[in-house]
Amino acid sequence: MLSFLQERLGRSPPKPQKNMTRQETIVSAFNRINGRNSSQEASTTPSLTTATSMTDSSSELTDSSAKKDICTRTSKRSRTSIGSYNENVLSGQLSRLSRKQGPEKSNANQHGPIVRDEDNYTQERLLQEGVQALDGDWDLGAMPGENLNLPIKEEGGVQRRRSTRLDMLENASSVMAKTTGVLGKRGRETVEAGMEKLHSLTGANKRSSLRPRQAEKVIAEGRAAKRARFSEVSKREEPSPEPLSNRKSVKKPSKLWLSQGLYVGQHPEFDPRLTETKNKMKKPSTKPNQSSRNRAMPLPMFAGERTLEKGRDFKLPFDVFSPLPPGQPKPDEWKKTHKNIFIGDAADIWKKAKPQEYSTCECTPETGCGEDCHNRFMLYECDDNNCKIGADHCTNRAFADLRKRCKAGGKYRIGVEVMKTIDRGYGVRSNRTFEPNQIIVEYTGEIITQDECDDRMNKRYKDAECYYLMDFDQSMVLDATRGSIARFINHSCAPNCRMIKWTVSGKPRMALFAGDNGIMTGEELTYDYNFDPFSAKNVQECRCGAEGCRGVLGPKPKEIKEALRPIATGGKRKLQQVMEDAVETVTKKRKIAVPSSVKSAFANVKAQTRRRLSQASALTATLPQKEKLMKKASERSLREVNRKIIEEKLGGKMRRRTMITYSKQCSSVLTSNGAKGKDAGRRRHSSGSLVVDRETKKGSDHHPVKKEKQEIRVISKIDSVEKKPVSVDANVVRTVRRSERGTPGKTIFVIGDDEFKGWR
Ligand SMILES: C[S@@+](CC[C@H](N)C(=O)[O-])C[C@H]1O[C@@H](n2cnc3c(N)ncnc32)[C@H](O)[C@@H]1O
Repeated sequence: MLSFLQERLGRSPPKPQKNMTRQETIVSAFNRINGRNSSQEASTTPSLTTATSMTDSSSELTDSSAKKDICTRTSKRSRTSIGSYNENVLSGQLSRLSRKQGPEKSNANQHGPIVRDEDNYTQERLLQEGVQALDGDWDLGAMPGENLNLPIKEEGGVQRRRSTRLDMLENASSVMAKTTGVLGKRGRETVEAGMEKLHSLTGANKRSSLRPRQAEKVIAEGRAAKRARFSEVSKREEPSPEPLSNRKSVKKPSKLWLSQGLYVGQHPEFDPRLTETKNKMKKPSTKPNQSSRNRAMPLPMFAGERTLEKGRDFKLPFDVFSPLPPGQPKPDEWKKTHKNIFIGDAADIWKKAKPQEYSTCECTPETGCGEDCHNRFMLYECDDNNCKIGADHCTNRAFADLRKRCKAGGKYRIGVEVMKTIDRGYGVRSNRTFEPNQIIVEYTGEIITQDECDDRMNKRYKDAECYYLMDFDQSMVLDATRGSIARFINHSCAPNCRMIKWTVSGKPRMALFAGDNGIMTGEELTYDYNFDPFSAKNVQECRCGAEGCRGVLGPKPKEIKEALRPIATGGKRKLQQVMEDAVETVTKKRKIAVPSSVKSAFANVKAQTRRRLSQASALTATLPQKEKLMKKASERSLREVNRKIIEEKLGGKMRRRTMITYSKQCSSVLTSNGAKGKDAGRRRHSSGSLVVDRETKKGSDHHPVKKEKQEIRVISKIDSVEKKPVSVDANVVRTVRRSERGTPGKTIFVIGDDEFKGWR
């Protein structure tokens, strides 16, 4: 208790002298309160005024009748105490400062130097507090600062300190009241909330535990008066806002999907086969068994009933990304490259050999670069130089899309990974889904000349087990020994992908594209190596496991014969006649009678040819260029006709990108699969255009080696227009790849030399 008094006086509690009784200590404290504690006394009784410098020095300063002193901010408790320890104030000599200066400047919430007001408390008030404390009716929580707002009785009657905060709140409330008039509903609500807050601020919001119990009533009275005053002001200026209790509470929407599953909002009685109106008109079912209906998981919207009745295979679509778990067997490290690298003279030779071809499409943003896009047809990728419609509308920018996809990295974007197969070495699988015909991965490597290839085979790959060589373009070879992951893609007789060569920005590039059915997560990616059957012995055993597997990495010779038979017997003459007629139709515009199935093909071809010819003439091309274009157009027309005929034969639609392979049937015998030693050989596979067996080489199981050098010409789709096979002669066979609907195993379609002549 004594320490409290000392504290109120701004002094730290004196250490009671050993010989001092408790009563003497209290008396001494009261002496101080009553002004008897002069500076002289202080000097004579140092033990009672423990020198906590600030307190003492301030009291000494006040001695010289200084009304204010400037000090740095200290704790609330010590500040208030210091103020009351001014002897002049205590003795009533110092007049009160103006109301404004008083409480405002002693506000503990102010920052920085504070001008101390010395007459906050009258002697009477301090005494009153002291007595209250001594009476024992004092609460520990009663802080001196709490009583600053106590109504103070002065000589002239009851006079309350006017709180500056109240002034401020009044101002705020008047401004807000004015504002509500001009604000909208939401603004008004915000202002009302602010007003509520103001009310609460002016109300009794202090913790009662911190107040002396006896002062509670006085405080309550004072606050009630304040509130009354404030509400009066508010009433005067406020347009009486709607009470909060009257406002409609916004109900939080319940999460229906939690209880109803994916098809939330769809009525269980909804029949997807009917229109909305018919569904509405439908009478609600009166089935008694309603309660037992599966509410937790409604059946899929369009297939529920059918699935129930008939049943069908399906794949769950959730498996969108599923990489292999870690710890898989990995192939030996190999040097990687993600773009083709020309080695040695390859670049120069390729540029010289390759006439600069340009293709431009005439597509519009509405049509996009779809199936009719000239660039697409010619296997040219569109870019800003050869396509006017821009990247946003153009759909013929597969390689650009692939680059974008892989640039950010990540397993999902790359979408492929190496896996170990049971009996075919390593392979490549997808770890995500791919849309039909979507580009998957580029087949990259080093582009080398034939000579370089020979050299490598003789030296570098002398003892290699596997070769990753593919005939590429302009007699170049793509060696993926240093290359992309695509080199691990295996062959299948029923492939789910295609390896296609495109011209991108004037350069040939090879990539794997998803087949017509798309790719599901986890599928092994395969394409048809399209090995050419030079000899019955020159085959590797195929272990693709497809239903109609040819059994070898290339068509079986038996099948070739079988495939050849129908055309060679019945169709030979007819085909030639039809083709001649077609040419006549196009060039001489003579109407001829043609088989009905082919008739429509002719009509299309005719229209197309005319269009192309008019395009050619419309172009400001030189005469040779025009001639070239016209020639191209007629050749294309012939191909179309032939395609229709073959489709007829096969009883299904043929794939548009027919792979044509010309090869010289070689008399030299290639070693069979598995041969090693001097008879072992190797072979290159291609994207459906060619497999070249070159000179005798020691090889591996996978790559048998041929004894003699072959002269083989590849005619790809583009090449076929511009070049004729130079090495073809009577032994030439033309192999047409399988049709789309053709049964695997019966897909190789070979025609004789006579037919081929018609093509030249
Ligand atoms: C370009 S590599 C493919 C990757 C190869 N599996 C590896 O582990 O490096 C081609 C070789 O794989 C093997 N191969 C690919 N597809 C095959 C298949 N369907 N059946 C048997 N062997 C196959 C052949 O030995 C072929 O020479």
